[in-house]
Amino acid sequence: MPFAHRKEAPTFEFHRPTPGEQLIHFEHLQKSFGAKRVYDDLELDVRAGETLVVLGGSGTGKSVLLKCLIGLQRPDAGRILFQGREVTGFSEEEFIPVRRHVAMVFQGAALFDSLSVGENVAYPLREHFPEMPLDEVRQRVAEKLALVNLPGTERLMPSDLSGGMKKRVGLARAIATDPEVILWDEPTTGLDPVTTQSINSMINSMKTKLGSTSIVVTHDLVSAFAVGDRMAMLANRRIVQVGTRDEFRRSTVPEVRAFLDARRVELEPGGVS
Ligand SMILES: Nc1ncnc2c1ncn2[C@@H]1O[C@H](COP(=O)(O)OP(=O)(O)OP(=O)(O)O)[C@@H](O)[C@H]1O
Repeated sequence: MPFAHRKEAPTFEFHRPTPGEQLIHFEHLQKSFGAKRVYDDLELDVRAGETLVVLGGSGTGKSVLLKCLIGLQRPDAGRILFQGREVTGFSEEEFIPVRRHVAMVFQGAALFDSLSVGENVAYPLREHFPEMPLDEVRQRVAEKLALVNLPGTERLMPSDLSGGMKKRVGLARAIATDPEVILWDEPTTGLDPVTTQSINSMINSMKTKLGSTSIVVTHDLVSAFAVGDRMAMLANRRIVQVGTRDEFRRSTVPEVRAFLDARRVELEPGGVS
């Protein structure tokens, strides 16, 4: 597998934050795809050490928000700040070191099918730290696989794995570089309840074991309430409410109420008659 070796990677200094400090700030974000406006004027803060859940219906722009953070999508207007430093205008090259600190766990795990589990997890290490000795790469891979409860699976191929195992390998790969921020794109979509619970525990243990900050985008309310310290609701092209779980449960914001009530019916089918 070829790797692009960069002579002098641009630097992006990320200082270990104090828990609770403002880490990421989305300011007046606007984004459209052709005639489709996704954000009009989106404002959102993420605090160090928290798990922030972004809720919203299908196609409201949850994934695009994560992609804007790491430069896979570009906002049309507005700013994104990391620890006060604006990254909105960063080039593709400048975003590379940002992605060492901010890693995304993609919706479908997105493993390389032709690479073994071990090679998949090693991939970002070889990309970001081409000089890292092989022994250290192996040790880090083993450590991350153990952390996601898949010790000793280095030699397996993605085709040998269940959906839940693939998600966990995707997580091990995302955390290989010890990122401070983990972005989770629909981590529990399409998984059975037991696997969903194990992914929720995984999200919580990344916070307690690694002290990571997480942004989780989902429309799975059970998962949202299991992992979220705070929640943000994306609707009508903006964030309509940000608050704690309790503030959300008691919310009178119409878009939030409608979202929660619709899913309560889904969760308790016996209640509808
Ligand atoms: N590369 C793209 N080109 C054109 N339109 C796009 C692109 N990426 C996203 N969109 C559109 O932007 C809107 C928001 O997409 P996004 O994937 O963020 O939604 P989402 O809230 O994550 O939805 P879901 O829960 O269904 O994954 C959608 O209407 C989508 O079709």
